[in-house]
Order: sequence, then C-alpha cells, then structure tokens
Amino acid sequence: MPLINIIPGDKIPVAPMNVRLPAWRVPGWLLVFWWLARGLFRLIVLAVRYWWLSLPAGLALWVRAEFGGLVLAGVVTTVAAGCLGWWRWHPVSWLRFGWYPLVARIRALVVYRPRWASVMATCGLATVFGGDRYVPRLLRVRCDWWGDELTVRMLPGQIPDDWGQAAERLAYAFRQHTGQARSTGRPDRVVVRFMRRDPLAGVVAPLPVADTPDLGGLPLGVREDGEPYRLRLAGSHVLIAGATGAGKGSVLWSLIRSLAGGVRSGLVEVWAFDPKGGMELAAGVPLFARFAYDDPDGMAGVLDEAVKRMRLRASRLRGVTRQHVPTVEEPLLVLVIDELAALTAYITDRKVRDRIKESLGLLLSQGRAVGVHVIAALQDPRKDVLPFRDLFPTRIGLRLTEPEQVDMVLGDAARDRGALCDRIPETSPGVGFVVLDGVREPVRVRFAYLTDDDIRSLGRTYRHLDHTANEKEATA
Ligand SMILES: Nc1ncnc2c1ncn2[C@@H]1O[C@H](COP(=O)(O)OP(=O)(O)OP(=O)(O)O)[C@@H](O)[C@H]1O
Repeated sequence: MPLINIIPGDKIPVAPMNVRLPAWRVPGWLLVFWWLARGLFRLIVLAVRYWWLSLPAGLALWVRAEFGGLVLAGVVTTVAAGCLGWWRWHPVSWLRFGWYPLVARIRALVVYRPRWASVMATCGLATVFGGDRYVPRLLRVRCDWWGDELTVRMLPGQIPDDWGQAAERLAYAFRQHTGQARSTGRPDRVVVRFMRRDPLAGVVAPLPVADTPDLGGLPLGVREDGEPYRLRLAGSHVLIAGATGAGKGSVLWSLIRSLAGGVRSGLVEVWAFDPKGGMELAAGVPLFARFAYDDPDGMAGVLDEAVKRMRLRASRLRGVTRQHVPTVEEPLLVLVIDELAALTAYITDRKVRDRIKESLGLLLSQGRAVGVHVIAALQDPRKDVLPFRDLFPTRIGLRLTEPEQVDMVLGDAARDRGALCDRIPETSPGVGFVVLDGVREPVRVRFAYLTDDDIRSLGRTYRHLDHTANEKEATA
C-alpha cells in the first residue's frame, strides 16, 4: 500500500451546499390529469405544425356539420376544379407553388420524418454525448420533377464532406436512386439531393454556334440543374478522362463546335492530333489548320512547330501585355489531342516519345498566357501514363473504371464530394463530372452529341481558310 496518494489533475471542489429534494406523493388522478394535459398540448403542437392538413380537415368538418355533406362535396369539387384550371392555365406556376410544395410536405411526413432518426443512426450521422443521443435536424424538404432536396442542420463537428460520403447510403436508406450532398451559404447547413429521375437521361443535341466564341464560357452541354454547362478556356488547358466508350469524342467535338465561329473568322486555329489513326477527328478535317495522325514522328514535328510559334509569340508579347487577345493575325491556337497517352506513353521509339513529352511540357506550362491551349482526351489517368496531369487546370471526369481514378482526375476528395464517375453506367455516354469555379462540389453534366453528319456539316459551314492541305492528306 502506498504511503501517499498523488492524483494528477484538477480537483473538483466540494459543493458549498448539499440540498436534498423532498419526496412528493402524487395521487393517481392527478397523474392521469397531467398525462391528458400533456397529450392535449402535443396534439395542439401537431395541429399547428401540420396546419396544411389540420386546417382543411377542420374546415371540412365544420362545413359538413353546418351545411351537410352535399355542400362539402360541392366545395371539394370547386377546389379540385380550381386546381385543374390553374394547372391548365399556367402549369409552371401550378407545379412550383401548388403541386410540388404539397408533394414535398407529404413526402416529408410519410417518407423522411418517420425514419429520420433511425437512418441518421445507421448511416453514422447521429452522435451520443453525455449519455444522450443527438440527430441532425431535418429543416425542409423540397420536391421537383427530378427528385427531392433536403435541407438539414448538421450537428456540431460535421462538415458537408461527411454528408457527401454518406449520401449514397442515405439514398439507399430512403429507397432513392442516387444522392449527393452540397454545402450552402450557411456553415451549419447542408443540402442533400435525391434523384428519382435522371435529368441527363436524354441525348443533348448540338448547341448553337456563336459567331465569336466566348472563351470565358463555351457552351458544351447541360448541367443536372438544367442550366447550360460553360467551360472557361481562356487561360486554361483541358483534360478529359474517360474509359473506352465514355464519350470523350462528344466532349472534344462539343468544344470544337463551340469554337467553330472563330475558326471561320480566323480568330481560332485548331490543330488536331489523332494518334489512333485519325478515326475520331477525320470527319472534321476542314475545321483544322493542322491535322496529324498515325505517324509519331510527324506528330512530334507538329508539336515542335507549336512550341516554336508559342515562343515567337511570347517574345512579341513580352512587355506589351500579360494576356494574349486573339486576332486574325495572332489567332488562338487550340491543340486538340485524342488519346494523349498514345503520345506520352505508348510510343515505342523512346527518342520521339521524349521529344513529344518535352514539347507538351513546354506548351502546358507556358502556353496559356500567349493563347496556346491544349485540350486532351485520355483513357487512363494514372500518373505513370500522364506525367503532366497537374498542368491541366480544367478537368472533366467521364465514366471511369475505378473509384481511385476519380480523385486523380478531379482532385483530392472529389469522389467524397459526390463525383461518382465510376458509377456512371455504360448506357450514359457523354455524362461526366466537372468542377465549377467557386463551387465546392463537382457538378454532373451531359455533353452535346454530334453525329458524323453533324460533324461533316460543321466542317462544311465553318471551314478553316487554309484547310485544303489537310483534306488532301487525310483522304490520301
Ligand atoms: N454525349 C453523348 N450523348 C449520347 N451518346 C453518346 C455521347 N457521346 C458518345 N455517345 C455514344 O457513345 C459511343 C462512344 O463514344 P465515343 O467514341 O465518343 O467514346 P470514347 O470515350 O471516345 O471511346 P474511345 O476511347 O474508345 O474512343 C458513341 O458512338 C455514341 O454512340
């Protein structure tokens, strides 16, 4: 036994006063009275909370009691006819202010609130503190044609990424197809969106071509929220990653289409590289100022030429401006490369491969300010296949084969934030995730699809002034 006890730590002071509460004997009738009063109070609270149910029900009871069942039937018919008339007259406002709010309340009552606490616990979003269990509070449910949107007040210690990770489990728990979480302007709230229908299920037709391309926002497809997806090419390079058949071609062609007005006027020059033998890009040859395919040495030569042009331009602009503005004399140079790995990894001649890598490294690191942009598609985003991944500020993730590839393409934690590229079904080519400026969570988009006929007609309408050499070469 120790002689002296030493316990490190703060000593809890002895309470200055000890109070012993007296025991009360409560008669049984008073207890029953108390329970009844409590039940009544809860009923009133429920009636106020669900006023949209209790008010019409109370009114219906009153009409029935005062005027009889026939009058009640007449009132119900008139209200139904009014709703029908509203729907026929102006369906958009009826759906927005009438139907969807009603469906949202019913779904909150029937689907979400009854299972809320248990789902929070099983999905790991509830917590225990001091012996008490706490669950996040469901604040609001909104519905539209595509799905439900839940606004939730998070528990202290939670961040939107926690909800992003749990979103898929939440979707399954509430028997929905997919779920995604996004942050809001308020740091204590998160919005979880469950989809019943896919707004991107249909093929997106080619978008209109502007005479002068807006390099700050080239329209390439549609976003999940129905807005057009616009890509900022100014000051950027674009990497498109997707498994075979994911629809990389549709992204490349949507981009070329969005630049076509500039190609015709001479403000944009597209140099196309198709190392897979010209299969993907040959249909649009009239649009290209240069078209290189098949021969690695030839492609290396065209890339060297691009580097030379970039350097000349840089020396001309040095001290004049910090950002190139395209003109007919100094057009924007856009290098479009289908299957970049075929240039950087799969070429067997090491000398040519190193030459290509060197040129690409220079173009990617120095081209943006002088109006030289690289748009490259790629099947396998692993580092050993593409050493320059980090030099592409804009990245697009289409369907990928493994979850780990998502973060490689879209950046750290992109998958946790909802970019489920590996879950995009093979039946949805052209669907992918992008990161928008200033938006934390990746956004799902579908790119416009151009058929071979669309591409040929684009080539005929917006042909580049000096395309004949390419055409002869491509048809030879
Ligand atoms: N945006 C789209 N909308 C609808 N269908 C599309 C879209 N993009 C592609 N497809 C369909 O998917 C098929 C494969 O597309 P695409 O050839 O562009 O894939 P890819 O990713 O380039 O494949 P690979 O790497 O094998 O060349 C196309 O033939 C077309 O039928």
